[in-house]
Amino acid sequence: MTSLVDETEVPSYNTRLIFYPLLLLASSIWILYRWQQKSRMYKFAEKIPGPAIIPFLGNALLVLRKKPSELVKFALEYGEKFGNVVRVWMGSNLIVFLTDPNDVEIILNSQVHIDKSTEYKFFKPWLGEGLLISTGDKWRAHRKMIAPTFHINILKSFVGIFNQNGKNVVEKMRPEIGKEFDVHDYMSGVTVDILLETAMGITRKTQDESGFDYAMAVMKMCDIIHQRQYKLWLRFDSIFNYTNFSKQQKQLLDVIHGLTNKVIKNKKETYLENKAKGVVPPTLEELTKTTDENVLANNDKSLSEDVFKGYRDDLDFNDENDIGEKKRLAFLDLMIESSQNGTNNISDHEIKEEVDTIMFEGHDTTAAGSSFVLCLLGVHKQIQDRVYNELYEIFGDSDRPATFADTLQMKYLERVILESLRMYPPVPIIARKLNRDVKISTNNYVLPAGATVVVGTLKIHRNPQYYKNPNVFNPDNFLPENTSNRHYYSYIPFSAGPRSCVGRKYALLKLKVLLSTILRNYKVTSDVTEDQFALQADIILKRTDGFRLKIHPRQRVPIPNVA
Ligand code: HEM
Repeated sequence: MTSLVDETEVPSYNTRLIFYPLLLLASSIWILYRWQQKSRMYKFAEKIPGPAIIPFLGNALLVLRKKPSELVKFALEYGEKFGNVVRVWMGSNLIVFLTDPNDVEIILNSQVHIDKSTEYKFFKPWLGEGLLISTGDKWRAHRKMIAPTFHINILKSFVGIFNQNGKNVVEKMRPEIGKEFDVHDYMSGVTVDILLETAMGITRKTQDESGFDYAMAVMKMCDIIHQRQYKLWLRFDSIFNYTNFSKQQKQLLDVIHGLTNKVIKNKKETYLENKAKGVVPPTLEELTKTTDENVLANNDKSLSEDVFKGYRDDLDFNDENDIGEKKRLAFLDLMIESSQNGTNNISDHEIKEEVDTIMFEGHDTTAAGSSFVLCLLGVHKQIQDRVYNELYEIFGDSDRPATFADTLQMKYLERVILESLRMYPPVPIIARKLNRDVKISTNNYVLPAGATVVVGTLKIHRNPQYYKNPNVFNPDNFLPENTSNRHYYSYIPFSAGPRSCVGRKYALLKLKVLLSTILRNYKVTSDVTEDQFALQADIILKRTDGFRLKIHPRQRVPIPNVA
């Protein structure tokens, strides 16, 4: 026994003798490194204009007591005061706001600066390592896999789903006729229904109670994440984990992940059963391959193809090979198929993360986008009349559903949507964490590694250098003659470059079908003027006063005297 004690004590003494000095050395190196890194940051940041800082807190006090509705105004005012590059310190974190399209292009068009900022961590329990927050090789591989599932042929096959759900929401809104109500509730509901069907293949018919619970859970989870963005104390996990929000989040995620897992399991089983019977769905390659008859003619392209062509991303590349409509498959079916046939190496868990990501990204953005368009048309009667006359020219007084070809004729409606996304971009800022120094075009400032860069989309979209009367809602801002010479990075509602929104074409197509269906059935009016819209900035731009609107049954006749 004694000898045993003696034997263990000698190495333990030796271990401590080596371990503690090593720990001390490592900690000192770490502290020195952090100090060096910070002082490097201070050195570069010093040159960039920004509000005066106080020790330790930096500029944190400036935003501490601001309500979310005050933050938009505040950010715009500071932009006016300090210019296109503004430096702010939140404690020891350096944040640089950029609003010059030339600087923004350097960041967004880069293959290097693709890391999301730490704010995105709130999504992690829900979206895991999905496309929105993953980075590096994982993001690259998954982006390559997922972008083709948004090919225009796949999107065309969704037009029927967009129509049916458009009709459903028209019926759902009927009891609101003549009353003031919040249209966002309806846009949010219909968006989740459409996503359930296009992302997971869950239709109203096949949807049981769990589909409804899922939709509610998605909406409530978005709310919790919003709360964490603007209630500063909820940003700390150590506080958040002890709140009711955290308990609620766990329950909601059980519902969300429970359904996604269940659907993936069922779909995979069905896929394997069918395969055993020799029934195999068309592959993504088959659905998106070129044939001579169905290459997209130039005049078959929508207006926004030109608006976004300057930051050609993988979405454009994919679509140049187009075929006609084939069998409809949800994004999930396509992912299962490509993982099973060996085209892509993606696990069930990763498929779940990507489906959850599409459900999140596709939901709040389009719900806010469509609500803004309806409210703006409620305010601008002349513009709504012109939209309706265009729809009347396409559909007459018929009630037939819209086709993909019809959507290409909705040129004025498309300009209205693009203009609404300009003035009220649903994603008002984009944030990146720099892992390398980068020199920008304004004054050759160097933004140091470790800093967070925030691209101020809302401010860029209201720059008088690029838009005459930038605070006036004017769809003609998107006439070809006005877009042709404009800086591409002065219009970035879907971001741009390699990490641009993979759902851009899906969103625009869906918005056109959904909004045209609503506007063919209802005239919309707003008692609230545009200057009374109380904007709230968090991850998604919304109105704190609610998207208040009135609807009235539409007489299906052309409107006279419309300019
Ligand atoms: C009006 C509607 C939409 C707007 C304004 C919008 C805007 C954006 C923006 C600005 C980003 C970049 C975010 C960032 O870098 O932080 C983004 C990314 C993304 N969006 Fe959208 N989006 C919309 C609709 C959709 C839809 C309908 C889907 C899917 C069905 C979708 C899926 C995604 C995904 C997966 C990403 C991450 C892409 C990546 O990092 O590679 N979005 N979106």
